[in-house]
Amino acid sequence: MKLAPLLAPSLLAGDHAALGDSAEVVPHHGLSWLHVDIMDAHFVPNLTFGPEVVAALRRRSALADTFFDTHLMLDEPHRYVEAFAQAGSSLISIHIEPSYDHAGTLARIRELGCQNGIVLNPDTPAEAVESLLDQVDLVLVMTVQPGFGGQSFRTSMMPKIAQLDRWRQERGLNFRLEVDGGVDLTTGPLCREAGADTFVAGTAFFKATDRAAFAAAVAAW
Ligand SMILES: O=C(CO)[C@@H](O)[C@H](O)COP(=O)(O)O
Ligand SMILES: [Fe+2]
Repeated sequence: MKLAPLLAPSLLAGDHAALGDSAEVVPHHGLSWLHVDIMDAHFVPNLTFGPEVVAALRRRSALADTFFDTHLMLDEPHRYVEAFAQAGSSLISIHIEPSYDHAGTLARIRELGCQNGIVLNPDTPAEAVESLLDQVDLVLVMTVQPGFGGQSFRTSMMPKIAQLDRWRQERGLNFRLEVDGGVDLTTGPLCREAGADTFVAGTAFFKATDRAAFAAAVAAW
């Protein structure tokens, strides 16, 4: 059964001088997921937020029920999962590319009371995460090279999404299949067609002239 489409606005495209207000746009539009991009200037050439920022957002009463989808773009994510769990993350996703104990870190994220996710860069094949699929709540396919918002979507990622969706169906698994990078009202439906159900949108959502219309369009995919 196909999971309902879910929009996860990326705070990276919000106003960094007013992050709390930007995050509150999510519940304001009746949405439940907020995507938070954590970058370390090593795994990706950019720096964003730390656990203190996540904790401060979580303390906002308007965000008490918001699902914090925390995307760790870190060389050593295993060193930070406790901090982000304590800060109030709902889901913590970690990249497959750096070397560390992936299975152990995914298990630890669940022990900490969070859902877990595994992320693949554009150049990483679906096979890299195949053996972990029965241990995850979410698989995130990057449709841009991670590090920055506002980049062009890579249509060449559609077969990878389709492969992951095929394995999900064949094996009776129920992880969410998320896409991130350049997702808008034109590219999102391509991902939906390929099998994705969870759509991160930074620029397309925050810069939309009508955010409510954007959210309604995604809900109808
Ligand atoms: O993880 C990342 C970038 O590394 C994303 O979550 C971006 O924040 C998506 O931004 P847009 O491409 O939607 O502007
Ligand atoms: Fe992201």
